[in-house]
Amino acid sequence: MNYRSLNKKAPNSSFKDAVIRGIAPDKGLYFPESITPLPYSFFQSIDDLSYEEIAFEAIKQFVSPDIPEAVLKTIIAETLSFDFPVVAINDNVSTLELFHGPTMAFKDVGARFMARCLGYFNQNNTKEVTVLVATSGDTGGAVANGFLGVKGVNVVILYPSGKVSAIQEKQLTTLKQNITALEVDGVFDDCQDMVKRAFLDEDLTSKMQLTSANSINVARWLPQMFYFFFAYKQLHKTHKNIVFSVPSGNFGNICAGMMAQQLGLPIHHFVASNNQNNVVTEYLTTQLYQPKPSVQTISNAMDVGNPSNFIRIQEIFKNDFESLKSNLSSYSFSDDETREALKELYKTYAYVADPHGAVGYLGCKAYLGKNQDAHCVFLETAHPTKFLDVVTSVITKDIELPPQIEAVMDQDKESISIGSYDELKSVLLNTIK
Ligand SMILES: Cc1ncc(COP(=O)(O)O)c(C=O)c1O
Ligand SMILES: N[C@@H](CCOP(=O)(O)O)C(=O)O
Repeated sequence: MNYRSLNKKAPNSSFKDAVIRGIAPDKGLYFPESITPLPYSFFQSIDDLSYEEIAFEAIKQFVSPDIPEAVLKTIIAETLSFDFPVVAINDNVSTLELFHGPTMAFKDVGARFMARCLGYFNQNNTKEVTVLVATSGDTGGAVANGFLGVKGVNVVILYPSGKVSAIQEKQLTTLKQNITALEVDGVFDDCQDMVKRAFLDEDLTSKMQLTSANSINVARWLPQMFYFFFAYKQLHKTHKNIVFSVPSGNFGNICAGMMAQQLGLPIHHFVASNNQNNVVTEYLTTQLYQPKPSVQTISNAMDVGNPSNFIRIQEIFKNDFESLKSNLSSYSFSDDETREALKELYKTYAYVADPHGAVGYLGCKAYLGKNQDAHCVFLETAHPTKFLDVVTSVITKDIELPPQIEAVMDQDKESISIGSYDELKSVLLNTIK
């Protein structure tokens, strides 16, 4: 598969080049040149297919021929070594739990998949690759874990100081080895802007191979399609008109769901559930796309003021507003509403959600309030213990720490504080051996 830049001013790239570059030379996001829907027989036999087989069929066309089929099967088997259960909340609402991986956030799948692709491409290469990542909370930990010890790869993570949860900070600052954490005096969007600026800085790119492990990288983004197939497999015999409510920040996850729909997965509708960072909710009302500085919320991983992947969503719907609107609804919720939803899920359904999942639940309720004949699945994108203070204060009950979280609790944080792009640049130049 070749990839084209959505800025239309760069040559097309192979999957391998798109992964190694992260972003096209014209600063555009890469997008597949074509999308071939899966055959009818695939959906007919989905009940007989394992998750690994489903994932293989879904992603094969996007990585071929750069990753041979046998290698792809191994990468998928190693990536999907945990479960993705759908849990019923009530007759009309379920949740798809995406937090059973090593860092207990949905980013684990994309990070592990990408790390293995890069490891494969880099196996005979003597030149080191530096993976730059901006995180509002979860990507950093998942990428740190996924790339830890990968030969020939250095990871540099930028996170907004004081704006990630205590456990998220531990996950991204304590692994050391080939992982460096940079604590940025700013918000997530400042981190993301610095990363994008570094890709265009010839002073850096002439001396080092930089790539991104945010969802702008196709190898991080596309594996997120798998979730929607896994939920469909679990639900399609008992429910029709399946709607996904996706707690959204950078819009990579929901956009991956839309790619699954392009492959023929019968998804009835999408709901982009937002906190107060509601650029897309407003766009669907006003048709004006107006990025704005992000505001801090209790669902901090979604504190994004200029979602990178929105341009890919527009591409999928051929920049046709009406066609997008018929497939996507969006709602935005306050922190107070999110706390109420956490409480309701716990008190009424004995379900302990995290603040991001709670926003997704609210999205389901808002959608079902106007469309009764549907079954809404909200994605539970992180484990509640990652947001221990918020969750325990709302449900007024202690929750047990899973081993993945226990393991980082007593580790010492190691980070470098930076306040400007020039400081990032000097850290990066210092990593050159
Ligand atoms: C827990 C959690 N929920 C939701 C999101 C939003 O996902 P996306 O950026 O793909 O929209 C993130 C971060 O990306 C996250 O970490
Ligand atoms: N919410 C993310 C922000 C970056 O999103 P990504 O999917 O583009 O990596 C985070 O938790 O860091």
